[in-house]
Amino acid sequence: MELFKYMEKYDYEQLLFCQDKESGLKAIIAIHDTTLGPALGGTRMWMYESEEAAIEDALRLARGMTYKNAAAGLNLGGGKTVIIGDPRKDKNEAMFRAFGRFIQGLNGRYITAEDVGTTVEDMDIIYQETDYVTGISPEFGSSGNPSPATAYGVYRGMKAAAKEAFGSDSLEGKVVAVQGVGNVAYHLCRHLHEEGAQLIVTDINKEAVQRAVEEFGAKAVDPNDIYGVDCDIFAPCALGGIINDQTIPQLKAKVIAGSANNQLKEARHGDIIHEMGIVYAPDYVINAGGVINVADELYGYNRERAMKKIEQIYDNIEKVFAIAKRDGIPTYKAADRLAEERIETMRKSRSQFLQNGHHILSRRRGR
Ligand SMILES: NC(=O)c1ccc[n+]([C@@H]2O[C@H](COP(=O)([O-])OP(=O)(O)OC[C@H]3O[C@@H](n4cnc5c(N)ncnc54)[C@H](O)[C@@H]3O)[C@@H](O)[C@H]2O)c1
Ligand SMILES: CC(C)C[C@H](N)C(=O)O
Repeated sequence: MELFKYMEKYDYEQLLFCQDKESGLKAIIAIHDTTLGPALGGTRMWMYESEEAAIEDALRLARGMTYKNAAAGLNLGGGKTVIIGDPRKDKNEAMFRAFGRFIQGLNGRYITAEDVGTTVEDMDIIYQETDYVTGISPEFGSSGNPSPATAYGVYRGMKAAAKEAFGSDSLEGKVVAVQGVGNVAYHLCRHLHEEGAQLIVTDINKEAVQRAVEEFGAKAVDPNDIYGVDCDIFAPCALGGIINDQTIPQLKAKVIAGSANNQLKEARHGDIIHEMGIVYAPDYVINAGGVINVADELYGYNRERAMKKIEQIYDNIEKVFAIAKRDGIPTYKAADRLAEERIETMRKSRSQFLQNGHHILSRRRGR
């Protein structure tokens, strides 16, 4: 990969490689764009096949956070970290302390939180070394695990998508096929069950499936069968890239609305499902509940205020549908337009010089 060429193509600001021999830390921090504010994005820990795969993931995810934060109306830019390693075996206290010091060195340009492979406990360790971490334990006055907030946002966005597809936002009696019933989808299933939706679930983790069957009366299917089940809504809540040439012909759902990041394998798959008349709630708009929740910590966490903002994911999804209709484009492109328009407007209005600009983080320090 020609790094500078790639960074130039998608307009990345910064890429950092962090190494600590004692603890085994190998981290890559990617900062995509800080026009709207400091870059906020989680830390993923994963066993990457190669360093190149890790770099690519960090870059791709960081850019996703720029769009997610912009579309959610947050005054935050986009960044992400990947730590190379097995989250079940390679974690240690020194590793997250060393990582925290690297973040502190960025002096607020990047703020972290949880992502796949990292937990509230890891964030608490990072917090020993830096202020620039969110999603830490409620005992520190923080918001804790972002997954329930993400699930609530997905539930709200799914209702908006149902309204678009079926003329009513009620999910009562709707059949929802959920791929992966992990941290986010467990809470999503609870909301759906409470509203009277019928659930079909799958997961490679049998215990997770069993819990959904017992608690929510879900029907279980094998992982490969989830795409083709008879359902109204498909909710991808496990992996990226699952809307692709192999899965699209199997889909029976009228709506795709789930928490997974980067659901479209390639942009053209967004065009194909649009032509098929499937209502797609773009991933980074519908799954922004977690980042909205942790971002509220920067103002001194207030759960009620955060939940109100997460509820608005319904309106954000409606805005995307409206742009798609206005411009005659698929919803994934409409979401990009929503984010890009906001970033561009703010970029232009920032041209005026200010000696000591007021900043989201100055509020946090003063609290
Ligand atoms: N946690 C959050 O707040 C948050 C926020 C935004 C986006 N997301 C995205 O949502 C998705 C789920 O996040 P999570 O925190 O619930 O993760 P998780 O790891 O708790 O849950 C994912 C589940 O998917 C299952 N799974 C993995 N491969 C599968 C396969 N091939 N078929 C079926 N199931 C499979 C796993 O066993 C696991 O139970 C991820 O893509 C994540 O990036 C999460
Ligand atoms: C900041 C975190 C809560 C971000 C979350 N992992 C996401 O992908 O949105």
